[in-house]
Amino acid sequence: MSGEGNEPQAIRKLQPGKLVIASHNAGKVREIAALLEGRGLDVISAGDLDLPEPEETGTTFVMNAELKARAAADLSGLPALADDSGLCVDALGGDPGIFSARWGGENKDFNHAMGLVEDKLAAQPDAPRDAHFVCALALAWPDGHVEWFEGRVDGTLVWPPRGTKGHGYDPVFLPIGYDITFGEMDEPAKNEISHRGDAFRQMVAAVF
Ligand SMILES: O=c1nc[nH]c2c1ncn2[C@H]1C[C@H](O)[C@@H](COP(=O)(O)OP(=O)(O)OP(=O)(O)O)O1
Ligand SMILES: [Mg+2]
Repeated sequence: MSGEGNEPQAIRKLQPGKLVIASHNAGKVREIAALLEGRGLDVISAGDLDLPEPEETGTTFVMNAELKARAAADLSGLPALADDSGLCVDALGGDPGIFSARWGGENKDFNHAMGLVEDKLAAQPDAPRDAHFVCALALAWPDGHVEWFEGRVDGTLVWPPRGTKGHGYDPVFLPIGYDITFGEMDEPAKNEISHRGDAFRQMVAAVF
C-alpha cells in the first residue's frame, strides 16, 4: 500500500489561473509580480481584494509566511502566495529579523528603521557590518495544502543610505561582490541575486 509515510510527499503543482499575492507591501508586490510574469497566472494583490492584513504572530519567517498565505487562501477561495522577509544583522544577534517591518513603526518609515539599526550598531564600532536578507515564501491552497521555500542573500551594511530604487532597507544593503546597494540597483538586477529571487527560483523549479 502506498501512503505509509516514508516516501517524500510530492510537491503540488500550481495550475494556470488566479493567484493572490498575500502582501500589503507595494514594493514586494511589484517584485513578486515581475518574478511571476509569463507563467499564465492572473495575479491579484491582497489590496485589490481588500483582504485584511493579518497579525504576524509567528516566531519564524516561515511561520509568518504560512499564516499570511493561509489567511488569504481561506478568505479568497484561491491559491495565495505570501512572502515574509527581513534583514538580519549579525552584530545585533539577527535583529530586526522577523520584526523588520515593525521597526518602521506605524508609518512604515524605513528611514527611521535604518536609523535604528545605525544607532544600535554605533554602540559596537568594531563589530563587522555583516547582514543578510531572508525571504520565506508560502504558497497555500484553499484546501489547506501549503508549500514553503526560503531564500537568502548576504551582504554588508553601509551608511549613509544610497539610492532610491528599492524599498525597505535596500539603501543600506551592499550585496557581496557588488559596489552598489540594492537601493541603487535596477529591479531585474536585484531580483537576480536577492533573497526573494532565490526563494522564487526554488519555488518555480518545484511548482511549475
Ligand atoms: O527586498 C527587500 N529590500 C529591503 N527591505 C526588505 C526587503 N525584503 C524585506 N525587507 C524588509 C522591509 C519589510 O517591510 C520587511 C518585511 O516584513 P514583512 O512582514 O515580510 O512584510 P510587510 O509587513 O512589509 O508586508 P506584508 O507582510 O503585507 O507582505 O523586511
Ligand atoms: Mg508584514
